[in-house]
Amino acid sequence: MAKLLLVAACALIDRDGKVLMARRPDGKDHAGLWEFPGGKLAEGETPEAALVRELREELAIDTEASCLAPAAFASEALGDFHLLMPLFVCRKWKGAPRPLEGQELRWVRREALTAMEMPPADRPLAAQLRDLL
Ligand SMILES: Nc1nc2c([nH]c(=O)n2[C@@H]2O[C@H](COP(=O)(O)OP(=O)(O)OP(=O)(O)O)[C@@H](O)[C@H]2O)c(=O)[nH]1
Repeated sequence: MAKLLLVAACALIDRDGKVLMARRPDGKDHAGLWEFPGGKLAEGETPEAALVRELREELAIDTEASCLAPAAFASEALGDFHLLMPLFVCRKWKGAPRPLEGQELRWVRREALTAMEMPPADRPLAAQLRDLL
């Protein structure tokens, strides 16, 4: 059986209802595709703690677990692994997101979300998010 890969992802929503998407840099798997900021859970970490850490590392913003609302999840084969990825929505954070890891950032209107090129696991999430917002 494939090993579970736990990844926490976050839809940051601004005051205009736009969603922050990040483009994976060259050299990483899924390079060039648009994804939700986030990353793998470290050993013993909760999804919320992983996201608070990843958002600081990737975007230089600060948020906290109580600002992360569960919204949807993806369950999808990913190479030798099976990806299980909860998607949280966050509307409250400190700082302005900056691309600290060479990724391109874009604020996207909810109607435009599903037109972006995304990893397979993200496509149903984008549709759910569009209908949720
Ligand atoms: N962050 C994120 N990862 C996603 C999404 N969709 C998706 O398939 N993935 C996959 O989930 C995995 C997450 O790994 P990552 O590379 O972002 O995580 P990380 O920063 O902790 O890892 P690293 O230190 O190995 O670079 C990748 O294989 C990535 O392609 C998504 O929307 N957001």
